[in-house]
Amino acid sequence: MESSLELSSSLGSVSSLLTRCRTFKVLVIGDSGVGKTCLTHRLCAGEFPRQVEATIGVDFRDRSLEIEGEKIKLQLWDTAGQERFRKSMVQHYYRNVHTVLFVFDVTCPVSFNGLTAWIEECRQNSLGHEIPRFLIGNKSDLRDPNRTDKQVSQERAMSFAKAHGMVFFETSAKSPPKKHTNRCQGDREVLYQQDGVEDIVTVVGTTLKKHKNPMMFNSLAQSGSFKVCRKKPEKELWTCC
Ligand SMILES: Nc1nc2c(ncn2[C@@H]2O[C@H](COP(=O)(O)OP(=O)(O)OP(=O)(O)O)[C@@H](O)[C@H]2O)c(=O)[nH]1
Repeated sequence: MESSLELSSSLGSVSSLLTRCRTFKVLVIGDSGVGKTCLTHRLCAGEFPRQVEATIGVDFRDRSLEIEGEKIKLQLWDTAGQERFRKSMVQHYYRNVHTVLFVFDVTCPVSFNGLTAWIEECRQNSLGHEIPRFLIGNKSDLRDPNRTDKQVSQERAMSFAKAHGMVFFETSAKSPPKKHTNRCQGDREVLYQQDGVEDIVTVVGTTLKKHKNPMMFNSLAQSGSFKVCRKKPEKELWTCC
């Protein structure tokens, strides 16, 4: 007969199974100064940080959310944009990544041109094409309709995203815009795509939830915890939300 201790241990296992959620590793890359830290801060803490310093190596931030009744966690890896602060660590960034956010500054064409180097880094680190990729044009609050030559047009960014199989967003970590706003460009009104950071979180979360991540539960036993086995180990993390 099962003792009350064993019974409560089994119940604990079942309840931990119910409260555990899948964790997805989200790699955030892009040139230094494009706003990766501010954006991940906004995505996870809901606010724009007052002071930021150049990231050294990597900073981690978590964001839990519920998609169609399932709790998931996004573990954002805010990586250094400066080469000297990332050199020796790059291969760790790419290990077991579930998705990549490529960030550029819409008011800095150099950061947009730099995207090809980031794509190349992904290739060199064997990031498969099955890994979903997102392109985020940040600092939309700084767009000046009268200085379009100094900015990256949405058409250009969209066609780049399409060519590289990415989903495109334009946003501001500082003052998240409402979706689609009209702006004057010269004497004509143009409809701009403007995404709130919450839209980005939802689309990334939904994509990851639906993405094929084959796994199976192995056993509920083993000292009040359970084991999850996957065909490719370590790819999917399970934690308590
Ligand atoms: N106006 C405006 N400024 C922003 C926005 N996002 C970031 N910034 C500013 O841009 C500067 C750089 O931001 P960070 O988040 O540190 O940039 P980063 O990409 O993380 O830089 P590294 O850590 O060096 O890779 C800071 O002064 C931020 O305040 C934004 O959406 N709008």
